[in-house]
Amino acid sequence: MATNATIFMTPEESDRVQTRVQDLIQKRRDQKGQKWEPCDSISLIQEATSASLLQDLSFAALGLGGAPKKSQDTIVAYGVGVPYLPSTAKLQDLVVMKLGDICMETHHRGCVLSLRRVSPVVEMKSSSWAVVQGNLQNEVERLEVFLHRSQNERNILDLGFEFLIKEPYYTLNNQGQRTIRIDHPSDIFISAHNDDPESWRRRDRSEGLQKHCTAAECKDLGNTALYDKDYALAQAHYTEGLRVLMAEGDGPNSLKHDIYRNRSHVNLILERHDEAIADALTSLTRGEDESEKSLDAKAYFRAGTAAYRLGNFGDAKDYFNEQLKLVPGSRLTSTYLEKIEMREREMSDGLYDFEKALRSLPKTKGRPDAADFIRRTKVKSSPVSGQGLFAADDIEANDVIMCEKAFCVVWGNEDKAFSALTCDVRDDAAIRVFPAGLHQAVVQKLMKNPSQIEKVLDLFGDYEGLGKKLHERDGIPVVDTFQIHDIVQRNAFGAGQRPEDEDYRNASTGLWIRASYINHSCIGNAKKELFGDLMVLRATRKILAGEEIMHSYDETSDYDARSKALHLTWGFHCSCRLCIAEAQDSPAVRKKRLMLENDAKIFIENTKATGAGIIAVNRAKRLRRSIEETFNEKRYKNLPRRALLGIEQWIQAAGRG
Ligand SMILES: C[S@@+](CC[C@H](N)C(=O)[O-])C[C@H]1O[C@@H](n2cnc3c(N)ncnc32)[C@H](O)[C@@H]1O
Repeated sequence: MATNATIFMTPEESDRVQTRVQDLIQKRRDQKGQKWEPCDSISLIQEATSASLLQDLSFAALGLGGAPKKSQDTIVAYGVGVPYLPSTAKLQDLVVMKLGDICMETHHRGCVLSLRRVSPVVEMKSSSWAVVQGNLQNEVERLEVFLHRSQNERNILDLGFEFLIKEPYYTLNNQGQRTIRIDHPSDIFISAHNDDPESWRRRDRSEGLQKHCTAAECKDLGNTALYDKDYALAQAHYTEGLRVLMAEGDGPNSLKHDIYRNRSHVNLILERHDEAIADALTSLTRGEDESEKSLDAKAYFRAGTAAYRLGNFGDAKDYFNEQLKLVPGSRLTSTYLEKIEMREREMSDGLYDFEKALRSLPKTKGRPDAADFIRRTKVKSSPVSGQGLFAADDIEANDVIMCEKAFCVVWGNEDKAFSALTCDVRDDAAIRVFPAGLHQAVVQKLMKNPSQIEKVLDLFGDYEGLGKKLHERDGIPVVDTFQIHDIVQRNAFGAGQRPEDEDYRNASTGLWIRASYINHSCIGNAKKELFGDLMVLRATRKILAGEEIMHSYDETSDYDARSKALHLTWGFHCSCRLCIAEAQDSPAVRKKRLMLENDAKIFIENTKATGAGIIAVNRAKRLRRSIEETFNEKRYKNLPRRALLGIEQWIQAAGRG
């Protein structure tokens, strides 16, 4: 991930992280196959209760809402690089197992575990946990959801009361405690939802079972949750209502249409755009009386809005026009249709109002309303590496090559933003600063919108997981979070306007799908600029049709630092002409150049260029000459001399070039 991910760790600190991660892996190996042992249920429940109480008290004292507070001076560290596949089995094909039968460090393939939560939920920075009970009262265990704990914006453990765990994995958590661990969101199913925050206190399993509701009752429960703005619960109740209708042989059509239409509304709020469209279309009554027409118009409006938010402007236009045929005259819909015309112009001609996009940033939370302009580019196999982005026609210097909205962006000032130190055991325990908040947000978006999954899976990543095709089981997409981790690691970019000013613990980061195909060159032909999350890529020189478009992932002028960063973050050694030339400089020359460049930096910081006197200008020129002397004329012919950039700009600004 190219962001200002510099972190200063002493060798002792990084050794400590690496040793901890490797020790934990060893401990897991040593305990492999060990049988589950009963633990003291009362003290485990007490541990969870007091941890959650402490957490509530500290939020209350600080006047904070439910989310875990960002620590001012710590960063979460965890190991990566031991991936396992999510379950792709159907629930009905799995054999029910008992909690007492689970074994350490084992993925219980072919099995499903039914658990009831018997403690409050403890939210930690990168995971949530609660105590769960099997079929017997004294059989309790820790259940931990790592990183991807949010379901429709609610903590899944909190939203649920009873759970089904597909092919459960019993292991040690990052603190070395035994736990049933969930990494993939599709491995955990809520089998009873939690209407009552205190439901976990009920000791008797039969008490926990949810009352069997009719579809009409589910609809009412959904409406109540919607009124209370508990959208995740409303979505769950409507879904249950539809399940009951289906199981009981379809029921009255009007009830079915109502539930679908209501769920479409909730889905729109939850940004579950795929289902919002499908629900809206299924809810259509196609009736002829005025009230039916009005309900259908509402449904078309919801479908149009969801399609617009997915960037499917053609579909959105069709749905809005259908709406206007049924009930003409909606101002909001006409505004949407005007916006669609603008989006179509952006897509076909690259005609953007960048000033307007900039002005809209506070209102749009850094996500201006805009379409992608990508038709001057093609994705195909690259001689540099894997796939690359190529010019589809001749592009003049400074022309826009493409504009693209982020698939997902997390701004540093948003609650979602957080970085973690990851220690990758596949890669010599390499420590990286990883945008864990972006990883969570991408997984969330994919879980909510399966239509978007394959374009993300097509991006480059080291671990292949389940491959590049979408898998769906039991009505939900199966997203391999380890695969998405690797895709984010190799394709995300820092998104701050001035990344150097950002705190690395919650840096702004984003994933742009089309731009992810651009390979790196230190002497590329393109440069990116951001208007919020709208990326504008311009040609830095004339690019001919068929030429590969490349930009620099890392602008560091020092060759050694740049090569190291490119290798650590992106996993390759650059062999562009500049790197070849710099690699031929002796280490002594490279060191001297770096020292002189630093001298120049200090000089620039301390000396104003405007109105500079002759002594300062002469000092600047001497520095320039000394840096110039470190470049071999022949070898550096037509190559940029980055170390000279700062001092040359200063001399120009002083007007003494
Ligand atoms: C953002 S992706 C670029 C597109 C990628 N080539 C693909 O197949 O999708 C970044 C990855 O591409 C590869 N890559 C990019 N530039 C490269 C270069 N100059 N030399 C070798 N590999 C490069 C590295 O594996 C890197 O992690």
